[in-house]
Parts: sequence; C-alpha cells; structure tokens
Amino acid sequence: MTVDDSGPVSARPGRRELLVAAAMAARLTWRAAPLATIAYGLVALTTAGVPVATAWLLKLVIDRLTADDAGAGVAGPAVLMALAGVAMAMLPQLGNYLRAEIDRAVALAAEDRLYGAVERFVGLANFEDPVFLDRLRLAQQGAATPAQVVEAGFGLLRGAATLVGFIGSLSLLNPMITVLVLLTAVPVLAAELALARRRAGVLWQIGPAERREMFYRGLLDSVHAAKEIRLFGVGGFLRGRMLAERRTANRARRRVDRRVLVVQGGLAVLGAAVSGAALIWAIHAARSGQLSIGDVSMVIAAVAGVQSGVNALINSVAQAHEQLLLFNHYVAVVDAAPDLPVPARPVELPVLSEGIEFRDVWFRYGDEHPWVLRGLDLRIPAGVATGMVGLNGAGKSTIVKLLCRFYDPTRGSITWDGVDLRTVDAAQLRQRIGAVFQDFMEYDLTARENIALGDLSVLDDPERLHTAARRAGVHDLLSSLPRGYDTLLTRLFFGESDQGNPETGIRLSGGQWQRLALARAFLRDRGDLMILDEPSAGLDAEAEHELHTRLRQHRAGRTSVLVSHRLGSLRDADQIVVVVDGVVAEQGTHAVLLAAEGEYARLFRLQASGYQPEGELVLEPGRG
Ligand SMILES: Nc1ncnc2c1ncn2[C@@H]1O[C@H](COP(=O)(O)OP(=O)(O)OP(=O)(O)O)[C@@H](O)[C@H]1O
Repeated sequence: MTVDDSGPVSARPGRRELLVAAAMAARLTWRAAPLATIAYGLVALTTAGVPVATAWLLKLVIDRLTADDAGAGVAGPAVLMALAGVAMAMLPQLGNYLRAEIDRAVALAAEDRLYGAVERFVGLANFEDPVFLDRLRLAQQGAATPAQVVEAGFGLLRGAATLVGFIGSLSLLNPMITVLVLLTAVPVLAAELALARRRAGVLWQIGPAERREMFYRGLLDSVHAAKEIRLFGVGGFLRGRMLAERRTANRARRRVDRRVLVVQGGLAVLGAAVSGAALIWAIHAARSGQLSIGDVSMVIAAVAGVQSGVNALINSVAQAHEQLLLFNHYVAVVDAAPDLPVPARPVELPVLSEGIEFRDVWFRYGDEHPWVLRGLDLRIPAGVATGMVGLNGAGKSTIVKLLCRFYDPTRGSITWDGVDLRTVDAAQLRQRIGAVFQDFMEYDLTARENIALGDLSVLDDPERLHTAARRAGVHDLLSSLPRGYDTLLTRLFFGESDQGNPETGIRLSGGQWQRLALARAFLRDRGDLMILDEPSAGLDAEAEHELHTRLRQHRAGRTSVLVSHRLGSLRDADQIVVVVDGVVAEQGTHAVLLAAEGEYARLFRLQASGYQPEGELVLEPGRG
C-alpha cells in the first residue's frame, strides 16, 4: 500500500472541524462514563483550589505567629493546612483512578461506534481506497483519544481556576505586582501557545513520513512478506527506507525542539526575573511595614502559582489540540456518508425465478480508473449453470462483485427478476447468495468456526457443518485433526511453551484452506445463487474433478455462476459466457462455442494442447 500525501487525510482540519470533534468527544465521554466524569471534574476543580487556599492559610499562620500575641488562633488554620496537604496528596491518586476508568469506558464505546460505522459501509470501494484506509488507521488511534480531549479540557479549567485564584489573591495585596505578573504571563502564554501550534503543525507535517515508516515496519515483521523479502534479499533495502523516513521525521522534530529550547529558555529567564523582582519588592515592602511577613509568603506562592497555572493551561491546550487532530479522523469515519446509496424503503427481493440481467452496464473503480465493463449485456437465467471465461483482467471478478452489490454500476442496471439491485437491501441480497472468491479468507479460528462463518446458526449444528465439509472434500481431514473440528487453524495465539504441540493449533495447505472456503459457501448452497470465482485454483486434479462432479449434482436445476480459467471444468455448464475487454464477446454451450471457432475455441484448444504430447489433441483438459 502506498501512502498518499494528498487527499482528505492530509487536509488539515480548520477551527470548525476541531470544535465539532471536541463536541463529539465530550458527548462520547459523557455518555460512556457520566459519574466518573462528574467526579473527575470535581477533583480537577478541588485540585485547582487547594494551592490557593493553602497559600492563604500559610499567610494567616505566619501573620498570627509573628503577631504581638504570638500564636493565638493559629491552631485552626494549621489544622486546615494539614487537611489541605492530605487532600493534595490524595487528589492526584483519585484523579488517576478516575481518569483510567473514564479512558476504559470511553475507548470501549468509541471503538464500538467506529466499527459500527465501518460495518455500515456495504460496498468495497472504501476498503480499496488507500486514503480511506490511512484515515481508518488514524481513526483507530483516535478512538482512544476522546477521554484525553475531555481530560485536557478539565486541565484547562484547572489551570484557569488556579490562575484566577492566585491573580485575585495577589491583587488584594498589591495591584501593581499583579499587573507585573500578568504582563509577564501574557507573553508567556502567547509564546507557549505559538509553540504548541508549531508542535502540532510538525506532527501533522511528519504524519505521512511516519505512516510510510509504519508501512515499511509492517513489511519487515509480516509473515506474508517474509518469504519474498528473504527470497529477494530486500530486507536491508526496506530497513534503509524505514530509517530514512524516521530520519526525515526526526529532522522536523529536532527543528521544533530547538525552537522550544530557545523560547522556553528565554521564558524561564523572564519568569525567574519576575519572581526575583517580586520577592525583592515584597521584602522591601515588608521592611517598610507595607506588607506583613505572611503577605511576603503569599506573594511568593502567588507568583509561583500564576506561573504553574500558565504552564498547566498551555499543556492542556497543546494536549487537546494534538488529540483533536487525531480524533478528527475518527469523526470523519464515523460521520462519513454511506458508500452506496441506501434506499429509504428497500424493495423486497423476490425468490429468483426468472433470472439476473445486466443491461448496458458500464463500470470503473473510480473516476481516475479506466472502464472495466463497457456496455455489458448479460443474462443469467434462473435454474441455469453459467460458466464464465476470459483472459486476465477481462472483468470476470468485477461482474461477480457487481452481482453481490459490492459496487453499483457506473451506468446501466442489474436486475434480479426485474428488480434493480440498487433498490434492495444489500444484506438481504447477500443472504441469498453463496460465494467463494479468488481471494477467500483464512481465519485464525477453529475449523468449526472457519466453516460456520458462512452461516453462524450451524455453530451448534454438527450435522449441517459436516455435510458442508464433506461436500467440499475436507471432512476426513478435519475429523482427523488433534481436536477434530475444534482444532485451531493457526499458531498465532500460542507462546513459547506450546511450540511443537499440535493440540494447540495446526497450519493447513493452500488447497486445504480452499476446501474450507468452499465448505463455508456450501452452507448457503440452497440459496438463490451460487457464485464460485476460481474455486479450484488451489486444488489438486483429483479434488478439482470431484468438486465439479459434486457441484453439478447439488446445483442441478439451480442458478450458479462459475468463473474458471480451467475450461474443462466449465464444459458441462448450461451456458458459457466469454468476457473480452469488459463485454460479452460470445455466449452459448461448449459445443456451440467450439463450433463457432471464436475466442472460446481458441482458448480451449490452446489449453487442451498443453495436456497432450505434440500432435495429439484431446479436447478435455481439466478432467482428472
Ligand atoms: N479494486 C480495484 N480497483 C481498481 N481497479 C481494479 C480493481 N479490481 C480490478 N481492477 C481492474 O479491473 C480490471 C478487471 O479486473 P477483474 O479482476 O474483474 O478481471 P478478471 O477477468 O477477473 O481477471 P483474472 O482472470 O485475472 O482474475 C483489471 O484491469 C484490474 O486491474
């Protein structure tokens, strides 16, 4: 997969989008964990108030200790100070617990909503779009962020409350020093916010490089890629590319880190100068009797408090901004429009009795892609076995995918007993179809589950399960596994100690997996339509012959579409359709097409010649 720098993923969201994302984060958090959120808000506000209260209590204690009646009335504030100390020790622990609780609840709800939204995409186009896939990956990371956005919001509140508390306290003691502290706080805030924006900008800028790095890393530890990487010896090349992407990202980070160093260094000097000046002024004012000693401690606490309040504010803004950028991808996926038009009132799909008809169907995978189907007219009569042949790229699998409504035709229509597929519920259509695709799935589950995914009701119906497996010629194999049908067909979930123990899971061969995929489809073979797109590519000659014989028996009188490059396996089909460059070039029975001496006859003879010594020609390839 390539990572595209252009397109919606790299379109940086504006303020409006971020506000929409913040509102959704707040809603999600509130719905997922209302009580914990209230409790966390209270903890945040208390945490903000305690330092201000402590500073006042300290001032009171010092003033009373240094008063003429030394120590009178000091016990009350001292006890309150001790209680404030206990609160300050406890509140962060309580805050951490509540935060973890909110994180867990919100991440669960967010993930549920994200995958609910992904499931609503009934077509395939989104899953083949690298920009969408990229966005989906970021959305998965974003699903963990709404709670953090809300926490940053509380952090903002906490910082602001502390700031207001100390500025208010300071203004009671001396308006001038308050103005001075405020004057220094404003440029600090402005500079830090600019830095936070710059940091977020860099994160955004290096996003594509990081995603490419992730892609190379994924290749280096992928079992699928391992064979070719070793065979071609390209591990070093891929590692080099991965590290080059990391270096690009590092350079951008270093630039911003240097800026942070300079700006924050300057601000720290400024902050220290203001604190020093305030301290000198306070001591001077105390000596001249303008301030009490308690006031001096208050000034020191307030100056430090204002500075820490400013820091808390900035950190929260930076955190919220960063998380919102990520969460924005989540919002984009969750709020995405349906990929295929969903009729408000889907038409009921009749039991197939007449047939399926493609009328002048034009199709391309996107505006930027070439036409794959170019005005295709095709009739698949009910109760008839249709074979489909054609060269690589002719459009056969595309026809199959349109039949399942994974896409809608760009122009023209496909009707099922006269009902346009665009007007029916895609889920209802698919319930009527059994299918095996070229690129069938191998699930890291038990054998039973691998088959039952074709119809979950058979999970507890061994009879039907075994019948499907028998028909796919895989029952004997599965029965002989260490745990029979309950054997895991993967070793993915086991640790070191399970090495070499076949009881914990086994691996199947390519052809055995293919039989399993067939068994899955056979669970639906009483459906209206059976589609087999290259079902025998991984099967040995004997198994292929057996499969086709069984298919003929079981599908007799039923509608099926069988796509195959092994023309011998199609010769008994009721009609054979030859697809050339996205249109039906020839159609008829094996005998009719052979007699026509067209593309089918050419392909058939070519294949048949490969099975015979030179000179002899037997027209029955693919028959075990
Ligand atoms: N998801 C896709 N996005 C863009 N183009 C695609 C996609 N799938 C297929 N194509 C293109 O559509 C054309 C037809 O492909 P299709 O898979 O339908 O051919 P086919 O007849 O089934 O070929 P084969 O015999 O190799 O399986 C090809 O040129 C292919 O590159």
